[in-house]
Amino acid sequence: MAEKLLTVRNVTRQFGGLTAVNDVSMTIYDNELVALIGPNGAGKTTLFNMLSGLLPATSGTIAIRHDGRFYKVSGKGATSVAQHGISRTFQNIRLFGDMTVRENIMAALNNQFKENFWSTIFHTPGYYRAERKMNDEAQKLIDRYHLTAVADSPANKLPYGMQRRVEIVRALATNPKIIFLDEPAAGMNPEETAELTKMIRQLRDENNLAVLLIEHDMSLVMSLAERIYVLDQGEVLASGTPKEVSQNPAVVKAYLGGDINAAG
Ligand SMILES: Nc1ncnc2c1ncn2[C@@H]1O[C@H](COP(=O)(O)OP(=O)(O)OP(=O)(O)O)[C@@H](O)[C@H]1O
Repeated sequence: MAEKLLTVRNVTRQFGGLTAVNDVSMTIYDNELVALIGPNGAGKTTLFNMLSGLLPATSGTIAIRHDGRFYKVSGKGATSVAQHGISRTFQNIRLFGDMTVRENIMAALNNQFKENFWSTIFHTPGYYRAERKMNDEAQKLIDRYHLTAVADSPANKLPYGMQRRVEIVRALATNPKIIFLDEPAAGMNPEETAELTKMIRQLRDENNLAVLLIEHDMSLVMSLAERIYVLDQGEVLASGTPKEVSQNPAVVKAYLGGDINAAG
């Protein structure tokens, strides 16, 4: 039985009088591929922002297991939660546009490999060792995720689908235990979406990490996710395997009584 990695207990977030997330509890286990779905305005992004430390919860607890202990996440800030193994991408791509793909990846690796202040100032042997290790690691990621042809191009010159892949690899470079992907297939054509699906599966299989993704593309969700949480009006409406969720009457109703596979 896999161990609990991320626990969300009775989490609520209010904005003034509006309750965007209402008493949500969920658990993500090591190495799972989980999707968070729901109609527009259901509270998915708000929950993601709390899970990734960007937004404090009004009440409730979010905790991540790291080296055998659980650490509170809510409102701690992205840098702090990154140290406990959480990484994410955004709905609107946030790459360093003028920097190359390699430089974007190196910037993320820097957190992992950075030497202490004095070794950086005096360029000690340790500094050069860390530099070499960082270069090697960046090259490995570039090769493994098929970015060789674009490695030295500025990120903002790449096609949209490729930028999304680079953002995911950059998130991976912080060596996380869980990656949150916020609508990774948004704006992609079917071919790019198929490539992305393969990439996410590879990411999970090769790196011993869990993936939680928000996605409106139901064919991607149904083919990729092992478990799904459905949010509606800030609350967990259902959770289970793709089959269980797609046959749940409350879920079908929330998607306007239509076919969940056709929901957008
Ligand atoms: N910073 C904020 N201030 C006030 N209200 C907010 C804020 N952020 C989100 N909301 C509100 O909270 C509710 C949930 O929004 P959220 O963006 O989390 O939903 P979502 O499920 O991600 O929607 P979508 O699928 O459209 O991205 C909405 O009613 C939204 O207007």
